Amino acid sequence: MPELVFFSGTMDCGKSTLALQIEHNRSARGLQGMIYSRNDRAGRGKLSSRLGLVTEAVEAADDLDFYAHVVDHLSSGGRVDYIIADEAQFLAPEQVDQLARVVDDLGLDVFAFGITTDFRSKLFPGSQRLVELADRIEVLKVEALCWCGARATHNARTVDGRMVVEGAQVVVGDVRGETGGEGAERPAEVGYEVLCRRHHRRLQTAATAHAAALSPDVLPVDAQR
Ligand SMILES: Nc1ncnc2c1ncn2[C@@H]1O[C@H](COP(=O)(O)OP(=O)(O)O)[C@@H](O)[C@H]1O
Ligand SMILES: Cc1cn([C@H]2C[C@H](O)[C@@H](COP(=O)(O)O)O2)c(=O)[nH]c1=O
Repeated sequence: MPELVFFSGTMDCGKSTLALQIEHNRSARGLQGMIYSRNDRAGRGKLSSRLGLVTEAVEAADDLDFYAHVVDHLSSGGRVDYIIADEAQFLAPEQVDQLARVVDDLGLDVFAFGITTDFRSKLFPGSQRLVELADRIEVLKVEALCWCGARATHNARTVDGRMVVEGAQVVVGDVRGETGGEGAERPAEVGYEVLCRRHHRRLQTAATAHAAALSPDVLPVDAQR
């Protein structure tokens, strides 16, 4: 039976890598996928992984009708055996409905990849619709870790390492391996950091935890967890 599968997890847990692996394994067996992405960090019409792999993709802009696009392709003699849709959190709910129609009416597997919640722990509309419609939800097994070592379950948006809770839902960006120190002479840098729920709730990023640990006025970080 064809399925709509939602592969979900935090940022940086390997979703795009898995999308590229699924594509690789199927194309190695002669199958042809239609690859979609939206707002990939590598640019329009790309699906990229932090491991360095990148492939061409159809940019799933607001006005893209997935069902019509696949039907057009098939009608003009093209072949499609399965669909991959990365950064699916950015899709409109109607576009997720179109993906479900591709499964039900065209009999194709659809593999969608995306983060479930935004920097405020609120569902993205596209992810919400995927949770509502998917035949299967797969939470990725390569866990990203919070700075405290616990499993990261939440995405934080940071400005120079400090977590922010105000702003637009969509701001394309990356997780940072390191953060700029306070007082650095450069524009504020927006990034993301994955955290466990406890530290997301406390707005405690690696940078602020580090600063607190260095202050003689506070308890050691371990005692605050
Ligand atoms: N230099 C590296 N060596 C090994 N693995 C890496 C390296 N850089 C990134 N990764 C792996 O890639 C994952 C991120 O993959 P990616 O597909 O870009 O994530 P997502 O799409 O979920 O944001 C990291 O969690 C890590 O497992
Ligand atoms: C939490 C959050 C993330 N985003 C953006 C940042 C990235 O461009 C993508 C996630 O990409 P990844 O491959 O899963 O790392 O989403 C956003 O726009 N708003 C948010 O709240």
